[in-house]
Amino acid sequence: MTMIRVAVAGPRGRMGALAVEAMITGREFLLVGVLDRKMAERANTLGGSVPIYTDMFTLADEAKPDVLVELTNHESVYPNTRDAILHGIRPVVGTSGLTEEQIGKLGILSRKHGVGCILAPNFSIGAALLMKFASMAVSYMPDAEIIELHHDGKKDYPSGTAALTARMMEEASGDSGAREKGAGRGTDVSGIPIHSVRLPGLLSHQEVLFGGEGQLLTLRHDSFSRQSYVSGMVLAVKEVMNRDCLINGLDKIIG
Ligand SMILES: NC(=O)C1=CN([C@@H]2O[C@H](COP(=O)(O)OP(=O)(O)OC[C@H]3O[C@@H](n4cnc5c(N)ncnc54)[C@H](O)[C@@H]3O)[C@@H](O)[C@H]2O)C=CC1
Ligand SMILES: O=C(O)C1=N[C@H](C(=O)O)C[C@H](O)C1
Repeated sequence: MTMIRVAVAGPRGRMGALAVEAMITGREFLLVGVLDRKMAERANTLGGSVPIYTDMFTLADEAKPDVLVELTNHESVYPNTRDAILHGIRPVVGTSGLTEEQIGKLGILSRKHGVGCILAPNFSIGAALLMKFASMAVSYMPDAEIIELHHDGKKDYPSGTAALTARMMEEASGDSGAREKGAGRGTDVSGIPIHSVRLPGLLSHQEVLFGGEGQLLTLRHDSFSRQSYVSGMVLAVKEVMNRDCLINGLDKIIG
């Protein structure tokens, strides 16, 4: 069996540590390095002998990863993903916060170099299904708002999950920005207001509310544990090996 050579960016983070563990324990993967902001021992403990790199050039040159699992923050995600593609490393991006413009540029770069790239702001199957169901419902019930609720350690808003849900709903309805009733409340993405809650005790939760005359449809997904992300992450790392362009959303690869 040919193993997939994987590197993880952000290995000391909550998600990065989970990715390091998944890549070490998965029999199909060989964790060949981690990309950190600094040389820090904690990044090395799980594997014992996983090299730490602080720049993409040396990582690409010495560790020769096939795939980079990107789990840093909204500031680092774009340069890391761009540089990985330029080095022929396929990014699997779990980090949230890429702008539409950045996603567009990455799409062009990915196609130009024939290097697959999967953006999955949410690796959980339930969230992918929620996005699909919301895209179906919006054609029938166009008045919709999103509430995303997260732990108080989450720095960015709106969540990547909520932003992708809104964009998919816009794509499905072909109704760009037509829902002016929500203007000024929450963060507007594709004309859909997104309300962001950050509280201790929460992990990751999202509701999409559809209002109609005398009725309300609520679609809700809850992640109670970060284990909910592991199987989707593993799937994306395998699947990106078969791709030569950018895929935006786990829903596009779960069939
Ligand atoms: N796709 C998904 O299913 C999920 C995605 N996320 C997203 O993943 C990202 C990370 O989340 P957490 O792990 O909770 O955050 P965290 O704050 O615990 O970890 C981020 C780590 O990235 C490191 N980092 C920042 N810039 C870096 C760089 N240039 N190179 C290497 N490392 C760098 C930081 O030092 C930190 O250790 C966030 O954008 C979050 O929204 C979180 C949960 C699930
Ligand atoms: O920071 C988090 O925790 C999460 N971030 C992602 C997002 O922004 O959507 C995915 C999930 O919601 C957890």
